[in-house]
Amino acid sequence: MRASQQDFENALNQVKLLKKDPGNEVKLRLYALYKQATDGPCNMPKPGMLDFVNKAKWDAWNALGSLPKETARQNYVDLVSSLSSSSEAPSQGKRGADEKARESKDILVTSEDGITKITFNRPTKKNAITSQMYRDIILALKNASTDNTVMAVFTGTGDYYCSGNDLTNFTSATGGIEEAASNGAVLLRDFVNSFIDFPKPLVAVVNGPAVGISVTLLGLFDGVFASDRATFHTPFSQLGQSPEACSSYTFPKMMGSAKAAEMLLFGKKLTAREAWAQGLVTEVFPESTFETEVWTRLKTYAKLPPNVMRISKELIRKHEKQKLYTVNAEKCAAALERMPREEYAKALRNFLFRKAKAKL
Ligand SMILES: CCCCCCCCCCC/C=C/C(=O)SCCNC(=O)CCNC(=O)[C@H](O)C(C)(C)COP(=O)(O)OP(=O)(O)OC[C@H]1O[C@@H](n2cnc3c(N)ncnc32)[C@H](O)[C@@H]1OP(=O)(O)O
Repeated sequence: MRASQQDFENALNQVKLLKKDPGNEVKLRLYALYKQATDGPCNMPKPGMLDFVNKAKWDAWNALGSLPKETARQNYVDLVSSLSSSSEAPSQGKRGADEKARESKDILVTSEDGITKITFNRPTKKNAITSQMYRDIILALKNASTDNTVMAVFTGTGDYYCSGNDLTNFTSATGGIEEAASNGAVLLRDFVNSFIDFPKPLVAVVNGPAVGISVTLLGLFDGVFASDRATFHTPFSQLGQSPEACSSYTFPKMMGSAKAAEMLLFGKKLTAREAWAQGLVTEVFPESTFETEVWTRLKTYAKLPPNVMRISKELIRKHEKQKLYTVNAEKCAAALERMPREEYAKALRNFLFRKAKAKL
């Protein structure tokens, strides 16, 4: 859904009513999106190095490249809406309280040494991601992008990193399957966009097997550290689904089309070392020293200058951001079309009733 001119004007008014200062980083983003939405791509001469304020504004605007005006308008409206809802949350005062109120126990968010750690914490279900967990992660990333976090790190509790989408998300949704698919497509789009947009280093500490969306998302991470016990499995064809999280773009780019097809079309499960050989994993560690070695490394990285890392990440990503948004939007539209299909329903039934069948 595109934001109308009226939505945009409402958002411009809403910004003036924010109760809480959103901080310089967000203000710069608002400025850049506003300029892009009204004037189009940055057309101003670059300010001098010592003109710090105008240089920061110019950099933020220029980083949006050729983002279309309508997308900038939509992003501006979305950003203002997220700021308004967080500043109107019931527990005013400390943001920590606000966060806690909206988090479930299945996603743990902790912060230490400049690292925001986001943990899939549903070990009895192999950390499968429920609808609420998708929403919690969007919120955690939004908070970490504007607070004093230097880097964000994902990991899992228990023997799994994550078993992907909770396959009961759709069966437990209220309303019809078409409505659930439509809600799911919007949630999926926003979820993946929050990874595309995350402005700071994003690292996965893959402590065990990873399945489905928890694997495809890795193409949007800046570092993937895996235990040698981890495996990487994307059984989309088996599930009657198509690959999400921009993996149809990031995987062939990373590993070449033949190897990407092996994973995304044929559902080949990779070991950690195979995933490393394909460029999906940064480094593999022995299980026995995994936690100690990885966290020591990450704490060292978190001491590097945060602004430099943020700017470097922006330089790496800015030319393909628009492409990623487009691929994500296309995938979500495809997901919407596929979910109500019989192939998907059959795969779901097979999973849900597999234990009952096994007893027969
Ligand atoms: C209306 C709003 C909808 C919002 C949705 C928005 C976004 C949706 C689209 C996102 C697209 C994502 C795609 C994917 O991620 S595809 C991949 C999905 N995952 C799987 O196919 C894995 C399924 N699980 C398994 O194959 C096995 O469980 C596994 C190999 C992971 C482990 O096997 P093992 O034998 O060791 O253990 P169990 O099978 O006994 O599992 C223990 C319990 O955990 C439950 N479980 C595990 N994984 C899932 C899962 N993905 N969804 C739901 N439940 C899961 C399993 O049922 C067991 O529970 P019980 O003990 O209660 O039986």
